[in-house]
Amino acid sequence: MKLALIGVGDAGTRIVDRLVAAEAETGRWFTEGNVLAFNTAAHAFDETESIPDERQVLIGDTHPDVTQRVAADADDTSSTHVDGVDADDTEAASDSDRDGSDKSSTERPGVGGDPEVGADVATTDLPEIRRALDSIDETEVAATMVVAGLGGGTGAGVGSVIVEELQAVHESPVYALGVLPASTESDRRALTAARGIRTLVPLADAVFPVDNEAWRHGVEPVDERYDAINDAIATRIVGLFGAGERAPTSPSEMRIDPADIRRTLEVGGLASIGRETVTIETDSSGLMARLLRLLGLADDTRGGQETDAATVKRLVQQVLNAELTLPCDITSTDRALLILSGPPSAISRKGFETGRYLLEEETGTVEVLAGDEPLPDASTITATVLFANVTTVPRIDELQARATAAGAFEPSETGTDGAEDTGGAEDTGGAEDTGDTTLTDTDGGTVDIDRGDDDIEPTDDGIESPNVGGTDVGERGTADSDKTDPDTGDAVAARDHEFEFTDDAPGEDAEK
Ligand SMILES: Nc1nc2c(ncn2[C@@H]2O[C@H](COP(=O)(O)OP(=O)(O)OP(=O)(O)O)[C@@H](O)[C@H]2O)c(=O)[nH]1
Repeated sequence: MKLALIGVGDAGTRIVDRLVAAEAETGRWFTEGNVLAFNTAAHAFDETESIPDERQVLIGDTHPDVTQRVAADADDTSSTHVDGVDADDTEAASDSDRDGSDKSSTERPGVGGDPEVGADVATTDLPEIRRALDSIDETEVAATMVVAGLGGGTGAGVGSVIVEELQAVHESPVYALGVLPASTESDRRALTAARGIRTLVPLADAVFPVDNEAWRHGVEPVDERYDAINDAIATRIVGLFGAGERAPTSPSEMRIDPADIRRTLEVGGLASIGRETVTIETDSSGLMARLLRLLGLADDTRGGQETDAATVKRLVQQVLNAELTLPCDITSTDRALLILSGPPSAISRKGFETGRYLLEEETGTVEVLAGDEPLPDASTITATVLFANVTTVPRIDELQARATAAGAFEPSETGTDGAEDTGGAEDTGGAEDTGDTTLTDTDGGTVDIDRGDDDIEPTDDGIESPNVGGTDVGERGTADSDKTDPDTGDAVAARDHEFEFTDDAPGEDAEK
C-alpha cells in the first residue's frame, strides 16, 4: 500500500528516516518519495541519512517561545508555562538527551516539551506547513501516516495540527504512529502523551501507538534503546504497508491486496502489529516438492519435516505470543490482517488457511483478512499480523491514570480500566464498565477508543469534535483559509489548537 510519511519532532524525524532507509534496504518502495519531516529544532535533522534535505522543514524559528540553540547559560526568559507546570521543572531531571547528558528544559532546543507552544507554532506557521504538505502527491499514495513522539511538545502539539490539516484536505485515510513515553520519563511526557492519544483517536483514521516502555526491555535511559526500537518499528511498518510493493517476481493467487490493509483499518481506533519469522528447510522448497504437494502426491509429513500448514500454524502462534508494537489483549480486536512473506513453495493454501483459522480462533473475530507476499529466494517465512481497533490496552490505562494522578484530568472523569477506574460496578454515574480502555475528554464525556462506538461519529462536514485532549479541533469549513474541503468545497479554517490542563495540573510534583 502506497503511504506518505510525515515525521514530526525528534522521534518522528528519526523514525521516518529509518523507515525510508528500510524501504530502500528491502526494495519495498511504498512511499514513492512522499516523505516529509517537520521539527522546531534543527538538531534531529543533522542525524538524518535518508530523508532528503529539501524534505526537512524547520518551523517556529521566529516564534518567541522556541529555542533554536542549546545554550549552557540559558536564562529564564525563554521558559514557558502551562497552568502551573514550569517548563524548567518538567522533563529535565529524568529525560536525558541522546548524549546521555541531562539538560534543563530551557536548554532544550525546540518547544521545550510544551505541546501548547507546539500547537501555537504550527498554527502560526500553517502557511509554510501547507506549502510543504502540498508536495505530497495524494494521487500516488493510498494513505498518509504522521509519525511523532506523543510525549513531545513538537510531536503532540505540531503533530495533531498536521493530522487535522491533512484530514481537511486529503480524501485518503490519515493514520498516526505515536510513540508512548517510557514509565521512567517525566510526568510531563506522560501527561502530554495521554492528551495526545485522546486528541488523535477521534482525529486520525487509525492510531498506531508504539510503547517505548515495553520496547526498552528495562534499559535505562530509554534513549539508549531508540535505535533498536526504531528498527523494530520500521520492520513492522514496512512489513505491513510495503508487503505488496515489491516488483512481483512470482505469481500468487493469494497475494496481499493493499485494499485489505485499508479495509482492516477502517474500524479506526488503536492498532497494533505483531511479527515473527521462522527459518524453513531450503531442501523442501524446490519446484518439484511444491509440485508434488500441490498434486497431493507428496508425503504430507515430508520425511519427518513439518508440513506447510504446521509451520504456518506454529509461526502465527508465535506472533500471538510475541511482543506487539502496542501490548494489548488481542481478543479485543475488531479486525485482523495476516500477511505471510516467504517462498510460494513453502506457503500452501492449506497453510494459509490454517494461519487464518488460528487467528480467527484466538482473537475471537471472524473478520480476519489474509494475503501473502511471495519471496521466491527467501529461506524464511515471516508472519505480520495487524490487529485493528484493539480496546483493552493496559498501557494506555496506565498513562491515563498517571495523568489523572498528576492532576491533569479530574478523577471523576476517568473511565480507565486500571486501579483508578471510577466507572466500575459500584459507580452509578459512570458508563458501564466493559473492561475496555476508555478515554475521557476534558468536558467529562467519554471517548471510547472503540471506534465502533457511537461516541465518535464522522459527520458530513468532517469529524465531530469531542474536544478531546483539550485540543480544540473546532469546526471544519469555516472562513479564513486558503484551502477548501474537498467534499463540501467550503474554506477550511486555520483553527486554534489549545492544550488545556486543569487548574490542579502538576506543579513541581510533576517531576519524576
Ligand atoms: N522510539 C523512540 N522514541 C523517541 C525517539 N526520540 C524521542 N523519543 C520519545 O518521544 C517522546 C518525545 O520526544 P521528542 O521526539 O524528543 O520530542 P519532540 O516531539 O521533538 O518535542 P520536544 O518536547 O519539543 O523536544 C519522548 O517520550 C521520547 O522518549 C526515538 O528516536 N525513538
